[in-house]
Amino acid sequence: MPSKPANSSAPVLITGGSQRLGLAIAEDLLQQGYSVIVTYRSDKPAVQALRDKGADCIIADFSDEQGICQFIAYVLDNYSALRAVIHNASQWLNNTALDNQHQLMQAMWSVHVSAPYQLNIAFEELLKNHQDQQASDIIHMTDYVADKGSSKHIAYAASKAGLANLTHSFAAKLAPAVKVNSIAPSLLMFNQDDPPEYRTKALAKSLMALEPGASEAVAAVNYLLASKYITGRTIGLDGGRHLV
Ligand SMILES: NC(=O)C1=CN([C@@H]2O[C@H](COP(=O)(O)OP(=O)(O)OC[C@H]3O[C@@H](n4cnc5c(N)ncnc54)[C@H](OP(=O)(O)O)[C@@H]3O)[C@@H](O)[C@H]2O)C=CC1
Ligand SMILES: Nc1nc2c(c(=O)[nH]1)N=C([C@H](O)[C@@H](O)CO)CN2
Repeated sequence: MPSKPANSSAPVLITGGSQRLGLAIAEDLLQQGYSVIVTYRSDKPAVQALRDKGADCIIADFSDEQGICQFIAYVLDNYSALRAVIHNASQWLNNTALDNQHQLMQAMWSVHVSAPYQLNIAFEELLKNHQDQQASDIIHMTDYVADKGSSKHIAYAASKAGLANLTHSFAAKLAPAVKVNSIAPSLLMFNQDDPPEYRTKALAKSLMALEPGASEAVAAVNYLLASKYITGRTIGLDGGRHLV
């Protein structure tokens, strides 16, 4: 059996933990003995399975200020410490996902920048209350396109760049009690409806030319949680895409 992490009573908060990468991270941390809080918008069997394993699963929509504030209030009312906050919640909207471009940019900014910013500010003391030898962690799930841009997902990429910038600011503000880092994936998991021609083109964008799956993100999260030193940095999970 894995040894329980030190002070496992202070939970790890994962936003958007009901599927794919967030779900895999939540399941792995529960298996290691961490306490886990996840947010979700739509209930699914996977969420019930997390509840059955002891996770605190909270409905939260970060599309607007009310949803963000309601979630912050719940955490502050029910928890006194946090081991880590993993900002994973995200929508991958392309340029034509909404007719109204202002609403598209607002939606991307709200979930990828405003929510992480407000949660980091609100939870600073909880992260510092994590009484352990080791610093607490904030992890921002950004994207390879935060640096490179994306012609088809312009607002999405810009908002991920905003999230990546939060890493620098909060790393400087919260050290040494809290480490703040980004994980910047490129292709890790296809979506079920991705057609074969899209998959072929996406695989060709990286040197490794493969879909590695959620395990890459799980491994990167565990590396950051175990580190005593890395902060203000980005771990790129992109198969060498920058060299193609
Ligand atoms: N998968 C990949 O290959 C890549 C992923 N990434 C990044 O990694 C992270 C995880 O990716 P992936 O697992 O594919 O993510 P998903 O697209 O599966 O979305 C993750 C979760 O975010 C939640 N979510 C979406 N919008 C909101 C919102 N407005 N408020 C609250 N929650 C919301 C959803 O909850 P619900 O389902 O309950 O609605 C969903 O379960 C994301 O930040 C993504 O941008 C980056 C590059 C590649
Ligand atoms: N919230 C999401 N963000 C991203 C996803 C996703 O499924 N949900 N997928 C990608 C792609 O895998 C891209 O990296 C390669 O085509 C990007 N972001």
